[in-house]
Amino acid sequence: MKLQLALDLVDIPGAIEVVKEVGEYIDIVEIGTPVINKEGLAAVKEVKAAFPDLDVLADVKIMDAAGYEVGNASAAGADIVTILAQAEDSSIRGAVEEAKKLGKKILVDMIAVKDIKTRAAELDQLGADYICVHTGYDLQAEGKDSFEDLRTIKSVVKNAKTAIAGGIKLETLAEVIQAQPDLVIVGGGITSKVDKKAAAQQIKQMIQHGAVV
Ligand SMILES: O=C([C@H](O)CO)[C@H](O)[C@H](O)COP(=O)(O)O
Repeated sequence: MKLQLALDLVDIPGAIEVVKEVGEYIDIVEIGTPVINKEGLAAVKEVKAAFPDLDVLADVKIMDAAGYEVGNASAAGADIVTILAQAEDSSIRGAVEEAKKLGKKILVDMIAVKDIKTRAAELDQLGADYICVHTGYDLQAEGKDSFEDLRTIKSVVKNAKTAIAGGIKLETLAEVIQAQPDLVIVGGGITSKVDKKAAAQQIKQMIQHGAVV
């Protein structure tokens, strides 16, 4: 089980500062959609240049022109690129094909998908590297989470790795770990803390030990 740090509410220097602080405890750093919308793919480029040994995920949430978008994010230095599960199958195929060609990975984000089970099985067949259940900020505000959705996709996904994102914090991590995703994505659960390093360390230890430490 790997840990991905999501950076959403920072600028480029802010992103680099946080990774300097917690980098030793994370496996993947996500340049979040709000950062890319604000700063462009330069954010991916600069973070990858600063931390060449860390895998960088570009959360571009592709919906169309998938091969082209994957190419751009990859050229900026992304190792993993996101596409929305609601995109056309041909877009998913295009993203997967381009990523394979470039030696990159595709994470498909299930945000706002209603029939999680059917779509996850389809995405698995389409060759997604990761399938990620995700409660976005707007539903988190309504008290929702994706724990049940994770169990659902795990029951149908055979080839892809599974991931979970959205409001995960120390207090809810044990339930996430119990469901055994391959990748746990944490943003605010680390970045909102005064002592980010301690939070990341504790989360990493729990993930490594598979339980509360
Ligand atoms: O993808 C995300 C969200 O849609 C904003 O772009 C976040 O990176 C994801 O939800 C993880 O962040 P937290 O919810 O703060 O853990």
